[in-house]
Amino acid sequence: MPDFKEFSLPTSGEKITVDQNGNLQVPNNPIVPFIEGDGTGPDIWAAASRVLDAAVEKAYNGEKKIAWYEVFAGEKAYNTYNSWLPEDTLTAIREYLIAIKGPLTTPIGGGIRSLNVALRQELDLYVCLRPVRYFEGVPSPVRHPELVDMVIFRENTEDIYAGVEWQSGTDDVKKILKFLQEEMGVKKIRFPETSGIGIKPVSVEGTERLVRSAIEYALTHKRKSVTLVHKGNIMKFTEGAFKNWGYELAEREYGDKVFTWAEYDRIVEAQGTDAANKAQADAEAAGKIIVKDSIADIFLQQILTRPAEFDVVATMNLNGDYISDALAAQVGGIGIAPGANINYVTGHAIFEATHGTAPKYAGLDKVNPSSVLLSGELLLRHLGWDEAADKIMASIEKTIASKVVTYDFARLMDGATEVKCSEFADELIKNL
Ligand SMILES: NC(=O)C1=CN([C@@H]2O[C@H](COP(=O)(O)OP(=O)(O)OC[C@H]3O[C@@H](n4cnc5c(N)ncnc54)[C@H](OP(=O)(O)O)[C@@H]3O)[C@@H](O)[C@H]2O)C=CC1
Ligand SMILES: O=C(O)CCC(=O)C(=O)O
Ligand SMILES: [Mg+2]
Repeated sequence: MPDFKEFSLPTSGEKITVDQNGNLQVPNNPIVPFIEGDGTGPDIWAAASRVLDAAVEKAYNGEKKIAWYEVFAGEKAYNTYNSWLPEDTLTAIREYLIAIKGPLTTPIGGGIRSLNVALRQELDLYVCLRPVRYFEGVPSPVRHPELVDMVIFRENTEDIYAGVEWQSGTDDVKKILKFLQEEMGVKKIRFPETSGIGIKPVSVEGTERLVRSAIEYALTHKRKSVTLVHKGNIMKFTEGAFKNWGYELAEREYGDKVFTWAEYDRIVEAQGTDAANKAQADAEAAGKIIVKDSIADIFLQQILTRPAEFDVVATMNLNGDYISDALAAQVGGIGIAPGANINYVTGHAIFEATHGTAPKYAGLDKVNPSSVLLSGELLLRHLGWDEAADKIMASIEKTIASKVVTYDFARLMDGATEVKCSEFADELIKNL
């Protein structure tokens, strides 16, 4: 039993557990904590959870059912428990393993740090998994959105996102600047008197567990390649090291299952380009995963110009943040971009949409609930409830094809019928 300070215990359902091999043991009525979220969170959660329940009911005729259990973070937590992130919320997710959340507000500049990032850090959810695929009929700014089928593995615990930073003008930043200038001989800070300073930790362990997860996923899902995206030409000991450690891990742990561009370069050096091209072609023909890399700026161009060349993508926290929203735009926008934060060792996971709280639409019953719904679909698949997940996918395809859509798609689609967030959920349930 979880030792809650303030929350009441769930009134129904059973715990999901994880066995010694890291496999989830899922009862038929698993307790799944949810955080409604700020801004548009309550609208999209109300809509998405109805569809999730209906899909499970339809797939299993009442034999399986999720026992949703509300936990709190953000404004609702602050108003009810006088805390932005009550300890009980973390206790509940630690206990029940798998949770889902709506978006939470983070003030810019001052104020509280991101609760979204805090949840990932507290539970050490080191993978941010964000699949990006196209649904036929969704309006897109590119000519061939159907060529986008990528799965982003974004490192979730390190990088400039770790929150190690000091504000301009404070005593703390002066201490850091003094240390850098006097003890480390740093002369490159252009305006030291007014600089804020941020630190970007990138470790061997952090890189390896992320890249390992990406390669495992590529092998399990029979994907063709894993691309390590970095800015290693400029930040050599963080982003460059990520690339090198990624290649080393791939060759050391998956030697017979992958072909890396590091290997390609060694063959070029020893035997020339033709031999290297042949080695890569042979590896592809043998079904090996090609582990390659791309510098982040050109990567952002190439996902637009040649998306078919990219498959699984492994990258650091900030790059992954930018890439997620850019790729989402290619397949119709952030209204249809799901995600999950996962620790594959402990089994803990929090599913959440890629987008934020979209505050201008809060309470209007307007925005697209698909991102949080598709995050729920990922959750169902994670539980092994593929039949329900498949029904959701089929229903989204059917509903979009019928051009009954929320404002974000309707404004770009000829002949669309615009419906509210809740009405879109009704339509999805009808089409299950
Ligand atoms: N994981 C999380 O909880 C995240 C939280 N945030 C936080 O959210 C807050 C707002 O961030 P902001 O930068 O405005 O980004 P948002 O993602 O919240 O919104 C930006 C724009 O994206 C579109 N959009 C967002 N959600 C949907 C949806 N469900 N359906 C259709 N369109 C959608 C809207 O576009 P349009 O205006 O064109 O209609 C909206 O104005 C900030 O506090 C930020 O820190 C941000 C990202 C992730
Ligand atoms: O936590 C936040 O406010 C933003 C996080 C974010 O943009 C993301 O994780 O994609
Ligand atoms: Mg983001």
